Amino acid sequence: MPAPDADALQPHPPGESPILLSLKSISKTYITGDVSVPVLHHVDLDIYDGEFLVIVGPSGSGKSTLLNIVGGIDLPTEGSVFFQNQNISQFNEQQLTRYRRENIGFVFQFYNLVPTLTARENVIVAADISDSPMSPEDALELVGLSSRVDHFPSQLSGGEQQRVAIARALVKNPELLLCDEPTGALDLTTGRMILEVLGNLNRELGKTVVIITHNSAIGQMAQRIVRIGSGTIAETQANPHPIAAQQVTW
Ligand SMILES: Nc1ncnc2c1ncn2[C@@H]1O[C@H](COP(=O)(O)OP(=O)(O)OP(=O)(O)O)[C@@H](O)[C@H]1O
Repeated sequence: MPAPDADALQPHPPGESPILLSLKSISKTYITGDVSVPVLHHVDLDIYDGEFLVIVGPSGSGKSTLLNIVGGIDLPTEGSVFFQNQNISQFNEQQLTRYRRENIGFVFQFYNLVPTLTARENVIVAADISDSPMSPEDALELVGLSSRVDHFPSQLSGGEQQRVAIARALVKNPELLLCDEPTGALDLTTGRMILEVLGNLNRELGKTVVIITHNSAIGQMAQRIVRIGSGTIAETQANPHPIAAQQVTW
């Protein structure tokens, strides 16, 4: 039997942790003029507090749409979204803004940093709109960027910029980190570093991490993998033996 890897995430059997967020029969149809595009079809999904979940699916399968609904960026056409037992699908714009601000940290493929602000200032902007932020310096230290806080995005590598983006998501102290192709613009080595940072935030701070990706290899480090295809959940798989981020390969 292989020796347990100290850096691997420990499995979180669903059912042992409380449900943080629940999608109940979610459907989404985009309507533009006379054209309607049905994207999600009666999706049910529970996200458990403190888990590391990877949602995998091909391009166009509805992953970003799903993530946007979980993150309160968009509303479902049908169905309900419960976050800690509050039905956020009935929230108005103001309530959704508050929900996102207090509970969700977003990490995207292209880091979306403000180019004229340093790493520290990019993180401070997010801290300033939060009710209970951690210190920007602590957030940057947690992603291993203490020595680069006064650098501008153009002076940082892609992986470093993504770490600033993670610190910016983290500084608000959110329950849930939602990551849309966080390694999509990075090479394998740098991508692994980013996965390692996300794994550490899950393991050490107990943050719930959800990654959506077309790269099924990332599922190897998850505690649970959800496969989405054509707007429905094709398979949900527990991963009893997650591997360390540094061993993930693609
Ligand atoms: N605002 C919109 N209006 C109309 N159609 C949309 C809109 N947003 C997404 N779609 C369509 O919904 C489908 C699913 O898109 P989505 O971005 O959720 O998929 P995805 O799995 O994240 O894809 P990718 O991996 O390529 O980002 C696609 O066919 C897309 O064209």
